[in-house]
Amino acid sequence: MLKVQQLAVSYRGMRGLDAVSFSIRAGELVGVVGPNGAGKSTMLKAMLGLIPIEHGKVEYCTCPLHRQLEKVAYIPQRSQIDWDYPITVWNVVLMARTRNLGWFRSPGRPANELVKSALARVEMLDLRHRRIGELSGGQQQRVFLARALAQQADLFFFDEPFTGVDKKTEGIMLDVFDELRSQGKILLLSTHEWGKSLSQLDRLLLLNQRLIASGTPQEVMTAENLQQAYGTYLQNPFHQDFDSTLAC
Ligand SMILES: Nc1ncnc2c1ncn2[C@@H]1O[C@H](COP(=O)(O)OP(=O)(O)OP(=O)(O)O)[C@@H](O)[C@H]1O
Repeated sequence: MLKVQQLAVSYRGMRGLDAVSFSIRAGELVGVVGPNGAGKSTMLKAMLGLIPIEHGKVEYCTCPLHRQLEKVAYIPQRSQIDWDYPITVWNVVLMARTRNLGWFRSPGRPANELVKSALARVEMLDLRHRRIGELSGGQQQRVFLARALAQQADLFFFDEPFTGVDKKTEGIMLDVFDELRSQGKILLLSTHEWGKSLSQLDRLLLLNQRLIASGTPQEVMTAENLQQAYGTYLQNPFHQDFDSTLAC
């Protein structure tokens, strides 16, 4: 069980996140939605100890999460990754295993096999010698998904995984999420996506600095909640889209 209690973050005295509490059980896929600047990335980073927490705690299996980061696979937002870095697809994924290698040791067969099967799972094995910057947005996202798989983590945090990806990549990601869920992993993702992926979540957190609502997507995406999070002018279009998505 992942437990977040009263999490609060401030940037130079300005509140970025206010007393957010929720928990996620093994095998749950949970999404975080909210307007631009709502604090979705801030929340993921604060949970991982990447930015200072002003108040609150984050525990996995009753121990602080930041002391067991080897159990977490984190894929940051695309804008935070240096796509010009001269590294091949294979080596990006291999980095997931270097933690276990130590200094001056080459990856052995088990590490290579893990990298190979992770790349095959996301249909990127054929492009393993390409530089990461030579790929499309969807292919790049699949490489980072492969890296997360090769890490064999217990918890997976994805910041905007569906942004800038093609339909094939979205389908592969949703299938992989399902597999991880059935393996009892914990999955937390932030998203701007209001399509198919939203209806596949077990639970949704609606955030705008504070947690406005939490529950099944149907429970959370009410006119009242959306009004609180986004303001009146966005309420109806989003709600209609979501209703038609659920009807599919
Ligand atoms: N390093 C920082 N220094 C100062 N303020 C920051 C910093 N990072 C984020 N903020 C501010 O904190 C608030 C929350 O930002 P955050 O990026 O977490 O929101 P978000 O919900 O992920 O937004 P988006 O959907 O646009 O990615 C915003 O007002 C943002 O300007």
